[in-house]
Order: sequence, then structure tokens, then C-alpha cells
Amino acid sequence: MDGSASSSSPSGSHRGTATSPGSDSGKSVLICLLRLDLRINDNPLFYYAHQTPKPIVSTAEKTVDLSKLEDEALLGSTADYLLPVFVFDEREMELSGLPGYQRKGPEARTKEYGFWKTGGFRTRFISESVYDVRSRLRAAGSDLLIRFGIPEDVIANLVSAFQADGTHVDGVWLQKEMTYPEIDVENAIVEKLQGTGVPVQFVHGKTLIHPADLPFESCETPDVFTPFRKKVEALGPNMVRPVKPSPAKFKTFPPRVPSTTDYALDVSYEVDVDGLAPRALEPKDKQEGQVSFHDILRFLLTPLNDSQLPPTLEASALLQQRHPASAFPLRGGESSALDRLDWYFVRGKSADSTRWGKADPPPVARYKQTRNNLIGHAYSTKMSPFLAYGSISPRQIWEALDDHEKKFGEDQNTYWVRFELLWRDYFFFVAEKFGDLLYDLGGFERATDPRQAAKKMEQGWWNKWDPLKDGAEHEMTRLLEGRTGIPFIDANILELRESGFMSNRGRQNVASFLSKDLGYDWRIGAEFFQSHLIDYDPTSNYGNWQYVAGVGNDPRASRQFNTIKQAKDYDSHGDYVKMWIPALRNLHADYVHTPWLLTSEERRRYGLKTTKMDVTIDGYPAQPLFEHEGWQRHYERKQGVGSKMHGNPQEKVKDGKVPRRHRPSYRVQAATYGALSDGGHFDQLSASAGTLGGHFDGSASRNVIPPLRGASGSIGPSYIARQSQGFPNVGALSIGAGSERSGSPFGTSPATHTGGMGKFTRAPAAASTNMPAPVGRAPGTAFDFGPGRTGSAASVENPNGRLRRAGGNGEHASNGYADPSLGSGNAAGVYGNGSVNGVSAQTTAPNGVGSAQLSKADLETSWRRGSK
Ligand SMILES: Cc1cc2nc3c(=O)[nH]c(=O)nc-3n(C[C@H](O)[C@H](O)[C@H](O)COP(=O)(O)OP(=O)(O)OC[C@H]3O[C@@H](n4cnc5c(N)ncnc54)[C@H](O)[C@@H]3O)c2cc1C
Repeated sequence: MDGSASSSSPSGSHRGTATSPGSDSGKSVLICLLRLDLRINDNPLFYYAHQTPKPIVSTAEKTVDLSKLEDEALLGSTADYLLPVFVFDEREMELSGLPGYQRKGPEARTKEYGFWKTGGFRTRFISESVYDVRSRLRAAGSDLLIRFGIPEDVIANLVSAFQADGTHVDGVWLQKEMTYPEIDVENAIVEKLQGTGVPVQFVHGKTLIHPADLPFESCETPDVFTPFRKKVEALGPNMVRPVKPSPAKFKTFPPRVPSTTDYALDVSYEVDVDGLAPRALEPKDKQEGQVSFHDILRFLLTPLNDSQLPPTLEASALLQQRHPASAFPLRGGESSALDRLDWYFVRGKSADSTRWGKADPPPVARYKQTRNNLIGHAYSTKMSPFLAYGSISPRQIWEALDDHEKKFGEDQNTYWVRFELLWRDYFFFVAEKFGDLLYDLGGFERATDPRQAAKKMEQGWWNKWDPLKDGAEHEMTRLLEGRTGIPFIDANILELRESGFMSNRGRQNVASFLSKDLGYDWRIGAEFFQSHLIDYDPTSNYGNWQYVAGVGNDPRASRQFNTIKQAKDYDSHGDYVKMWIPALRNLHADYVHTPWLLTSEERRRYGLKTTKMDVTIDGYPAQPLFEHEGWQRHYERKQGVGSKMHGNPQEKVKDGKVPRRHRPSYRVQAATYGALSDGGHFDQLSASAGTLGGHFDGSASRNVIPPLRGASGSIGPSYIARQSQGFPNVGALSIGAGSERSGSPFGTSPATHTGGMGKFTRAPAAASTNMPAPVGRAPGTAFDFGPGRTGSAASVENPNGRLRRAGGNGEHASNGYADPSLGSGNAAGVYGNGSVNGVSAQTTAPNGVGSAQLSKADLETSWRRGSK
């Protein structure tokens, strides 16, 4: 294996032999470098490559204002050949597993915390996307040259090889990106081609709104979303340009590609282009010596297994399949993207469509109600991974919405998808405005509110974590391994780690928990997401992390999610948590989000194990890593009560352009526990505090997507079973108004509480020895910290005066976590009448039937953390 390119065709493998060019002398070639635009439809590169260059015509009557023209409007090419190229960039994806590959630089790890930049799931997704677009190009009469290395080097080498061969290089074209390091690649290409006479041309296909159409300069992009949205919506029909058709037949691929020194290794088999075929990517009867797609994948995944750690799940055989419970069970590529688009916007059927009064509307017709759900693939569009790699363009989705509305009319559902697409654009334009601040600890706030940002940049504001030194029981390690003991957080982390996807609701909660509850450097989470998310996109990821961490574009930066409220709002029956944490599957839904509240008697009744040192639920932590005092007021809420799983009626766009139709009322009047507390995109949402008055029977809803049954079969009781599930009345919870746990805005451990909840009296457990093993199916080692973890945990500093529990190894001991079963006067149950933090609440029968009245005090769901 010499790692040198030696093919005369784009699919030539490393075993191929060099073919001398020569006969193409006098011909010309246009090189199109694909990066995050892996599609042939609505791809400006391919569209303009097949246009004739247009002259600029300015007459006395009509002056062409060049500044108003889109950059590429006059673009065209007369080149004889078109050479689409894709380069796996070693700085973004670890390539050292390729046979004979010599890495030029360091491992492809994230800057601050050393995660693999591209984890296993995304590696597979990108690979599928690349080979799919190659198939599609081939079907259209072209091909794709695939190389591994440094894109700017590959391009420069190709240009000089073509020129040496006498082939004229008409230009190098690529899509303009808005973030570093992509911009670095662009600059490097421009620099390397200086003096060659080859023009570099950028096209725009990334955003919904063409940058040239923005009603403001990019440096004037509003710092808050709503003004941005209003300004661009004012463009009306001119806001989004039409989709550009794919050329019916592509220009000829160069019959000979000159050899260069760049690494080439390509599959010898065609990848199916329909995207959803159940058949394998390639025939089983692979011939000796030929490289298959799975070989490539295996090479790429190999280094992700750190030799010091047991094999990661990501690189295991599981990765060859989709996780049975994954909310994103789709493969990468344009074929798959188009199929999903068609399913979600055209072909798919809503579960119960008659209520719409129209025949069989596709799933988009209930997007607004389902978009915050957590289970199954249908609750949202699942377009993000395809958008991230450009397998589909936002304009194509926009067009699908237009087509849907022609048939079914406009409503909040279609508007809300458009609204989210605008959020995506917003983060692009904001990131372009602020450049590298996207990745800065101080965030965009350093530019928008430097004084505030300076405070947050002070030593100690953010807790730190050293992945190399802090031990396996450090609270950050536990969080990232899904072992916090807080089921809603853990389930989301496990979903991400086991499937490469996490819902938007989950992302918001995890981000808030990490950055606000625990107070850690938000970039730990951002880099962790970067590594694991299939749909990782720099602007959406870092922009959203900044937003939630309070250093970005949220005008109410201190907002914080109430994890238990969120869990009960959006996983009202606990199905999601049970799906990803099988250890909890037998718990009644009323307990599943707060298993630490169970008494020993209840634990015994549920058949949960009690070990000598600690109480565990089949290995699930018995006590939460952290507990916020604000959670308490939601502890006794029963399953189904206040569920927002059917949509949040308070979620409205104040001035949305789309008139709202009145819909037949078909669902139980949703209860709301108060002002919106989801922390997401609040600035444009109107919220009125509601009073919980509805009657909730906890029964299965027509809107609830049936839970998937994963390999583990761990879903827990079915909806029907749940209704009849007997449940003991375990007494009254009595937490008096004086039972605030401490003066701290941050919760202390249950053990420190001495109010009406009773004092937990068990002696502190020994540090780390009693900590539970990694959870259920969660491979505790499926984690890529980098070169091993050594040393013991440092305790978490608290120098900035923010009140919070101590963290780090041994925190569970110093917190005096206690076995409630041994204590006296602890919470006896979650049913009955009582008051929490001064909020009176009455709940009735324990079987999910309940009504409750909450006072105004309970409507405030966000709180400020302590500040200096
Ligand atoms: C901490 C955090 C990190 C995130 N990281 C990413 C990321 O790396 N890549 C990514 O694409 N999205 C990211 N998001 C945004 C959002 O969670 C995902 O876009 C969404 O969950 C994808 O699912 P979907 O395609 O079904 O979305 P839908 O609900 O169907 O929305 C349609 C499209 O709108 C866009 N969109 C929706 N919500 C957002 C949002 N909050 N910000 C920007 N665009 C949005 C996406 O392109 C999405 O595909 C992040 C959100 C948070 C809170």
C-alpha cells in the first residue's frame, strides 16, 4: 500500500496502476469540489457548470448593478469536461486506519476536549452520502473522484497535473461555507492556485435565503432571531429563490484523470442509489482483491477504537445496522434524503387523518404537535443530517412545503417547519458575522455585551473538566456516559451515543443541564455533540449551545430548563426513558423520572435490587448526580398530567405570517404548568400562564407514536397495560413551605434536606466503590476521551461564588447520599395532597387519573443561578 493515487478512473483503487494522460491535450476541464453539498439536485455548482457564461449587458436604459447580482448569476462554463471531486479531509475525519495512509497532521480531534471530531455514526453517514452521490453522478453520465487527505493539496495537485498534461483548467468551483475551518480550506485553495491562472469561483447553496438577497449586510445581521425573521419574511415571495434543476445529462467526466500523489482508495462496487433498499450496499460475492464499501467503513472506523479502551460501540458491528430504536433510522445520501422528503411531505400518512377533514395528509400536517416528541422517526422532519451534508437543500424543503400547502392549505404546521429553517439560516448568518466567536467560550456575547461576557470569562465561572485526568466517576464523565441517575438526561445521552441522534428537546435539556445546572464549560457539550451527532453542523451546534448556555443569541440568557418538568411534559408516560434505560422498564411511570424518591418498600415491590453499599436499579445509579430544588414541585405530578406530547398550545409565533386555521378539537385540553419553560427560542414565542384544570385520564392518545420495541424489548408496559396497571397508594407527600433545601439556588443532595421531606440519615457511602456500573446496554466505555483516562478526579472548584454542590470523584460520599429506606420521615410517596415549595397541589388517584391546581408561584419555571 503506497498511499499514492494511481488511477485513471475515479474509482481506481490503491492497487491500480498509473495511466498516462496525454490524449486530452487542448481540452479543458472544470473542477467542482464537493464538500457539504453532496447532491446533484439544486446544486448551483452543477447547475452553473452546464450554463453558458453570460456577458454583462449594461445599456443607457438599463444599468446592471453588479453589487445586486448574485455572485454566480453570470456564471457558466464552456469546459469540455466536468470533474466532481470529494476529499475526505484528514483534519475532520480520522483516516489513519486506511491501509498505508500517512497522516500529515495530528489526529482529527476536537480542539478543547479531544473527542474524535467525527465519531462513528457520522463517519458512516458521510461515507454513505459520498458514495451515494457518486452513484447518482454515474447514473447521470458523470462520476466522482474520491480522494483522502487535505482538500487544498488534492486540488492543487490535480490542477498542476492537468496543466502538465496540457489540459486547460477552466476553474475550480466550490460552495461557499460560512465557518472555520471550512473557510480555511477555501483560503488555502485560493492561495495555492495563485499564479496558475485558474480562477476559483464560489457559489451559494447552503442557506435558504441567498446571501445576496438579505435585506441587510451580513455584518448587520440582528443579534436576536425575531428581528432577523421579521426582516427576511418581509421579503415575501422573493425570500427564497426557486430550486435549480439538476442537469438532465452531465458533462463528460474526464476520460483520464492524471495521477497525483494523493491517497486514493475506492470501492469497486456500485452503491445502490435508491437509498432505502434493504439489500446490502454491495453484493456478498465480493471478488478477491476488490475493495468494498464496508471495507472502507471498517478502515475509517478502526482508529476510533482507542487501544487503551474497550472497543466503542460506534466501531462495532452494530454500526453496520441502525439501532432499532433510533429516531433516525435512515442512511446517508441524496437518494435517502429525497425518499424521506417524499415520505414526510407527500407520501407518508398521518396515523389518524380523518380529523383533518382531508384525505390522508402526510406527517408534516401534524408537525407542530409532534415536533417535541422523542420516540420514533416521524415526530419531526429528520432533515437535519441531510441538510448538514447537503444531500438536500433547504430550498427543496421549502418547495415541498409549498406543494403541500397547495393541496392541504397553510397552517401552523407548515409555518413551523419554515420557522425552524429560518433558525438554521439565522445561525449561519450570525456565525458569518461573528466569525471565530462561534467556538469561543465567551460566545457571541463578547461582541454583543462585552461587560457581561467579561464576567463569564473570569476564572471559575465555568467548571472545567480534564478528560485525561478526571476519573470515570467525575460528574462530567458520568454525564457523558449517561450515568447521572437522572433518567431524562441519561436517556438522551444514551440515545445519542447509541444512534448518533438526539431530539431537539433532548439537546436543549442536556445543554441546559450541563452548562447551567452543573455549570460546566459549554464547549464540552458542544464538542461531545460534534463528535456524536450525525447531523453535526458547526453553526447549528455551536450556535444552539451558546444560546442555551447563555452566551449567544438568547436575550434571556439566564433561562434554565427544569429537567423534571421537562421530563414530565415531554415523556409523560416514561416510555422514552424506559426505551433507552432498560433498567427502569418496570417502574411505574409516576416514578420513572425520579427513581431516587422510591422508598425501600417500593423498591422491593418493583423488584429492584438492593446492594450492600447502595441501592441500585439493575446498575442504574440510585441517587442523582445533582438535584435542583426547582425540580421538587414537579415530583408528584402523575403520568399524563400536563403532557405536552401532543403539542404545546402556548407555542405561537406572535406575528407569524401564516393565518392560523381553526382545527377541530380532538385532543384532551392540554394543561400547562405555566409560562413556557423550554428555554428555546423564547423571544418570538408568546406564552400565557395556564392553569391546570383539565382532567387527564392518562390513556393512550391517538397522537402518541407507538413505542418501538428495540432489540432489548425494553419498552415497559404498553399504553393499554398502563391504564389498568394497579398501583398502590403509597401515602402523602408532605413538603412544607419551609422545606426549601437550602438557600442555594442550586439544589443540594436529598441527604442534606431537613425540611418536611425528612432527613436522610444513612451514613455517607464510600467514594467511588459503590458507584454503579455503566448502565444497561450503555457501553460505559463507548467513549472516546482520547488517549486514556488516568488519575483521580479533582473536586469541582467553586471559586466564583456560584452556589452548587461539590462535584468530582467522591461527591456522592461527601454529599451524604443516603439510603432513604434507612431514613425517617423521608418522602413516603408521590401521591396525595401536599404542597411543594409553597405551591399547593392536589393529586388524586395513583393510577394516572388526576387533577391539580397550581398556584401562580408554580408558573415560574425558570430561575437564576447565583451570580457574583
Ligand atoms: C444544543 C443543541 C445542539 C444542536 N446541534 C445541531 C447540529 O449540530 N446540527 C443541526 O442540524 N441542528 C442542531 N440543533 C438543532 C436541532 O436540534 C436539530 O436541527 C433538530 O433536532 C433536527 O431534527 P429535525 O431535522 O427532525 O428537525 P425539525 O424539527 O424537523 O426541523 C426542520 C429543520 O429546521 C432546522 N432546525 C430545527 N431546529 C433548529 C435549531 N434549533 N437550530 C437550527 N436549526 C434548526 C433543521 O435544519 C431541521 O432539520 C441543535 C440544537 C441544540 C439545542
